[in-house]
This record gives sequence, C-alpha cells and structure tokens, in this order.
Amino acid sequence: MKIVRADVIVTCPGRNFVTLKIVTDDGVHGLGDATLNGRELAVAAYLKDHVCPLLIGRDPHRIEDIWQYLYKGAYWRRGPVTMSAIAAVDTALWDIKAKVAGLPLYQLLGGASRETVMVYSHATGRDLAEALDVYGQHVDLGYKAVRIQCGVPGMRSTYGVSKDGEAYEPAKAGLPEEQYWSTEKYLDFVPRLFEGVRARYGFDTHLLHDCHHRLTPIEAARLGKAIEPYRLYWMEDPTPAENQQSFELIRRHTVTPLAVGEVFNSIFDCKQLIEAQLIDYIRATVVHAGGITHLRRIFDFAALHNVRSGSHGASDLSPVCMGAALHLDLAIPNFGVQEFMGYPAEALEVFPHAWRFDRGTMHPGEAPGHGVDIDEKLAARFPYRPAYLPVARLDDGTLCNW
Ligand SMILES: O=C(O)C(=O)C[C@H](O)[C@H](O)CO
Ligand SMILES: [Mg+2]
Repeated sequence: MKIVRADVIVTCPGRNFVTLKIVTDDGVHGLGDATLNGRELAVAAYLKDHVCPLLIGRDPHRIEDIWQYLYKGAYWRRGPVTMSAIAAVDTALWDIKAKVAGLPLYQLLGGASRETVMVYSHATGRDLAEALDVYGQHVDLGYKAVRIQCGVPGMRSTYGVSKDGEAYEPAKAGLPEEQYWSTEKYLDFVPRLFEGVRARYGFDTHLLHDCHHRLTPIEAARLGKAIEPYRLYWMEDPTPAENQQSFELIRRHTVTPLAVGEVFNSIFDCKQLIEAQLIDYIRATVVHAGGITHLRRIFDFAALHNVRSGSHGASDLSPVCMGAALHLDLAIPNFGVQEFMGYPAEALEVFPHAWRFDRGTMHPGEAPGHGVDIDEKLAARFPYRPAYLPVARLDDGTLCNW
C-alpha cells in the first residue's frame, strides 16, 4: 500500500480549521487535524510545502517510522507548528490503518478500558448569579463535570466569558482584541464563585476552573490553599509552565489538584512535571502534541506517575481531533476527563462524525478508523477568515499572559 496524495483543506465553518487528508493507492483515505488557533496558515504551509511532498510513495502502515522521519528528519525539533503538522500526518495514518483493519481505532490502541468517556462542559456567566444559573443548567443536562468561569466585579473583561452572553469562542475576526486583567480583583472574587457553586449544588459534580496561565506561583499557591474547602476537581494552568520547577512552590502549599498542558507539544514539556508528580492531570491533546503516537507516549509515562489525562478539547480543536482523542480516552488506563465545548452547527455538518454525546459522556463510535470525515464540497463554501486570540494588559498597559 502506498500514499498517493496528501492535501491540506482550510475551512471556516463557524471558525477556522486545518485538515490533512491522506489518500492511498487502494482508495482509502485518512484525516488529521492540524488546527493551531490564530496561526492556522503557518501549519497549512508547513504541511503543504515541507511535509506532503515527503509522504508520496510511502507505506501508510509504517506510522512510527514516518513519525520519526518527520521529527528527526526535520532536524529542527518540537514547537507547535512542527508538532501539529506531524500530529495531522500521524492521526491520518492511524485512521487509515484502522479503516484497513475494519476496526474502530480504539481497538488498535488496546480496546476499551471503560464504557464511556466523561466530558466536562463550560459554564460561564457575566456575573456570579448568571454563572451559578448556567452551572445548574449544565448539571440538568447530565454533566458530571463542569468548568466554571465568571466575570470579575470591577474588571472590564476576563478569560472565558463572552461579553454578549453568546457561546464563548476565544478567537475573533480581525486584529487581536485587547483585554484587561487584575490579579488582585480576581483573587479577591474567585473563591466566592466556588463557594456559591458548592452552597447551591453541593459536592456531587466535579468542579473545574481555568486560571489560564495568569498567576505567579506564589499567587497560585495562595489561591489553591484558599479554595481547598470547595474541593475542585482541578485548578487549570495556574501559572505559565515553561519553568516546570515553579510548580514545586505551588505544590508545597496546597492539595488542590493541578492540571496543565494545553500548550504543550512534546513529552519534554511535561517530563519534570510528571516525574516529580507536580501535577495531577496532563491536558495535552492529539493535534498539538504529535498525534496519537506521541500523546500515547505521554499518557503512558504519566500513568507510571499517577498522573491522569484531561485532554484539551476547546472548539478550536476540530471534530477530527475530538474523534481521535475519544479513541485514546476510551483505551488508556489513566483517563481522567475530556474537555468538550461543542461546535458551531456548520462545523458539525462539514465534519460528519461517528462520535456521540449523551448526558455528560461521549463515545467515539464503532465506525472503522477514527470515525470523522470531511464534506469537501461543503467545506469549500466556508473560506478561511483571519482571526486572532485576544491579548491581555494590566491597567497600566503592561502586556501580560492571556
Ligand atoms: O479550553 C481551554 O481550557 C482553553 O484554555 C482554551 C484556549 O484558550 C483555546 O483553546 C486557545 O485557542
Ligand atoms: Mg485552558
């Protein structure tokens, strides 16, 4: 069997997605997600100009060898552009292998370790009352795990909350939106949010929160300690993780569980965090962390150290990534939870999928491969629209972490 085509499809059904389609001489095709929110065309060009030509004529079954060829062969290693491109190739090749075997991908990953995959949703409110109401709506929908984000009194904007009350979508058309941030106001308010959730809904649901890289280690330690009575499932991205050692300081002060990894691309980004058990959940995902092959490696390493998975699943990771992620989630022994934000209706039409959602759980389905396809004619009706993630500034104008 040989690869005869590799095409990059860029489409914007409600938001931008980059998809790699690999076709074999037997007429079997596989898909991989290559979307890097706000920097989509960089990965599309890397694939088109530097990767696709290398794939033609290769045996698609040699997944590990092709992964190593693209990783070691580039000489320039790691980074979000490279690793998203390799991930797209890897995912498409696993899709092909599973289709040829006539099996859903999770069967090739060792089979199901559970019946369903627990997913967490996003409850967001512009103020405390709205956030608590929305949390309740998600509980009524059957979610067993809910992330809560809320507007902060006295702050013009914050991460994870749409101003207009529409579904939250981080990227916006045009130039990057400028948002504002005050750690003092946030730290003052956010424990009251969790107190409100537990007072109204009790402890039956898993409560999650994303700090979105905005605190220093000592601030994160202070917050983690303050919110211990509300027993969060996790506090996500408390501080930027380039310096993995800084998590030692947070850990020394709090038993609030920590989750990190949505911006990680390789096992080396989280090696120290996992080995020293400085985190509880690793949130890397298929598209940005080198595909099924490399993410499986990260998860297996995490399993040795009692760290569970909690893969990123925002709406900027395409339905193809979601399909692939669900197969891994179903198979690995150390699964924790999967993020699921949902997709615009047009995106679900462009990407017909076997995965399904049922009252807070998901399943990848039984279709051979990863079970997600693309309607190319429909995709062509949604051309790429430049869009960026916001940036954040302090009140005095200093640029800070978004
Ligand atoms: O879903 C999350 O946890 C996020 O933090 C979402 C990110 O801001 C988003 O994926 C950036 O593109
Ligand atoms: Mg996050």
